[in-house]
Amino acid sequence: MDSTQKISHLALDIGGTLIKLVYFSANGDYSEESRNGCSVVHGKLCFAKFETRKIDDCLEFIRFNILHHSVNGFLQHPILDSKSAEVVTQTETTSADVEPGMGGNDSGVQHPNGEALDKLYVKATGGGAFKFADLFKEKLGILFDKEDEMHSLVGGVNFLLKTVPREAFTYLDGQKEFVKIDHNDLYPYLLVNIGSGVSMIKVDGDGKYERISGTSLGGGTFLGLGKLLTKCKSFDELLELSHHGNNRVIDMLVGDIYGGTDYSKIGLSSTAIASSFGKAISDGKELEDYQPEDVARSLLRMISNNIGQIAYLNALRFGLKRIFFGGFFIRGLEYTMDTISVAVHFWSRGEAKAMFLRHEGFLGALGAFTSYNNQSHNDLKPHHHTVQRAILNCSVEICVYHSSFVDEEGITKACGCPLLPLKSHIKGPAPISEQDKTDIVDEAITFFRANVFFTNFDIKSPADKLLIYLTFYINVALKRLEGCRTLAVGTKAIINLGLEDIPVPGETGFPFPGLFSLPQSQEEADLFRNYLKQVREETSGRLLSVAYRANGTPNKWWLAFAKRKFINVVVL
Ligand SMILES: Nc1ncnc2c1ncn2[C@@H]1O[C@H](COP(=O)(O)OP(=O)(O)OP(=O)(O)O)[C@@H](O)[C@H]1O
Ligand SMILES: CC(C)(CO)[C@@H](O)C(=O)NCCC(=O)O
Repeated sequence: MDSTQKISHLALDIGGTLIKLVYFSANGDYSEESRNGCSVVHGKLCFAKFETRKIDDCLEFIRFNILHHSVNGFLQHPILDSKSAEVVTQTETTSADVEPGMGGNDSGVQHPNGEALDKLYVKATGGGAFKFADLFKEKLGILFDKEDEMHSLVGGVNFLLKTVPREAFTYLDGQKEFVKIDHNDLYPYLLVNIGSGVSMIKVDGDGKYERISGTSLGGGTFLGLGKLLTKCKSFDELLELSHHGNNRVIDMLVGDIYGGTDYSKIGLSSTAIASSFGKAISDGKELEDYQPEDVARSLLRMISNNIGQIAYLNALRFGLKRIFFGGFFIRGLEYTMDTISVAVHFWSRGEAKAMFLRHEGFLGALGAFTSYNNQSHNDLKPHHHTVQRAILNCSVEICVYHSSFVDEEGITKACGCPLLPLKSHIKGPAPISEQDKTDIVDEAITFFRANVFFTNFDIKSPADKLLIYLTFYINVALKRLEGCRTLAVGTKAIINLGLEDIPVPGETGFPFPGLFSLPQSQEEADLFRNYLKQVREETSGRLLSVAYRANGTPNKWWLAFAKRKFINVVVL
């Protein structure tokens, strides 16, 4: 994260399994632009998630990446003074605008009832807004301005459906089709939020809703049972397994019972599942005899089917034709969406439609975020179009910052790694980059304090591999700087690090086996080693300039990161 980046208006949704964060990050120098008498700040809406069991990581992330960058007093202003300003909507832009609302009472914070406050308030929803309120207060000095969980979910969905085009889509037979939402014909609909457990809410309008049902067989069941049955360690691993599995190995099909034929009289084909996991009764096998892939596949099918069916039954109860599915369980996974859609289609005989949302996992957090808008005495009015644009400008998985060096034209590679230009005077094979341009070292340093928090890094381009390597290297270098109380001592430690051998892929000590391809010749190995040496040295130099202040004393906002482990790689 850029040190000039300014963060404001954080909202949290703390659920049984995951904590979701939505926050506004203003660009660059936070310069305000005046339009129609209103000040406007350019920036983007950021989304992040953490496992609730690793709440300490979330606290650290907020401390270093949000509070440390918060606009002075900004977070203190969710509930504010009398001067209510407007957010200006731009029609053609790549950045989003949020009214900073600094126009009123800057010196103190006021509650709507007029009481002065000197605390940091942030919007929080989900069960954790209650469970962890004391922890946030104690560790970060943040107080929760609690929003009801169902209210936030509905607020989030209504906001998305009304303001973000191409938000809702159907998924059937491998076809994704965006649904055009008619704002005058949106209600009523059924919202099915698949989190750890599942909530089913009939929505009749803005703030008009009723939780009509739910089921405890949800995403938590999939992950919990999945971990027990397959020894998987994470949701991603379980999904990956399920991708390669075949549910028919364990599920008992109608055909298994009916000798291979359909039971057409009641509309069941021979391939329909008669009983999830039913084959395990008579197969005479132990759990170990089944492939974990097949177990994961059956489990995913079972949970998705069941939710689809209960959703349909509830839609039927109230005559609802549209069912929107949200929650982090879905994760845009085709198999899950297909199973749910087929279940809804099958049971409703094509009458009801299952729809999915692009921002499925952040409904509650977005609802809480947009509720800053609902305060009668607030100074933040993130106009729908503004937040809409902010959303369009980032992906849900913004958690990890990727390299912008996606264009590989004319770039030499070694071991599959692009040898990107560097603003460097250090000797080596890197082409020289223009001094006023960002290079990969800038990116690695800028993104380090955000990227180091994530345990998964989806590689979007070969440059991302170099970014991963440099993130790891910064982690190593910071570890060496730990305990170096002056810049001079730190510099010595870094010089010593530079004297160490630099392994290349295939050699002992290379940190990410499989990240880069093995060198095909000694020349390629030498080229890559020399490039790594150059880029590491360059990174070291620039790291020293951020890890120590101008007076040579350590910058705790950097050195505190020495303790972290990037992508679970132990740093020595
Ligand atoms: N990276 C992940 N780690 C853990 N679970 C994940 C992950 N990605 C998706 N999931 C799935 O999403 C579910 C959690 O979804 P979500 O965050 O919407 O619910 P929650 O708010 O934690 O739960 P609840 O609303 O019931 O309190 C998990 O139970 C799991 O099935
Ligand atoms: C308890 C909540 C609302 C917490 O998010 C959720 O996990 C849920 O809807 N569980 C299902 C509870 C039930 O209706 O059986």
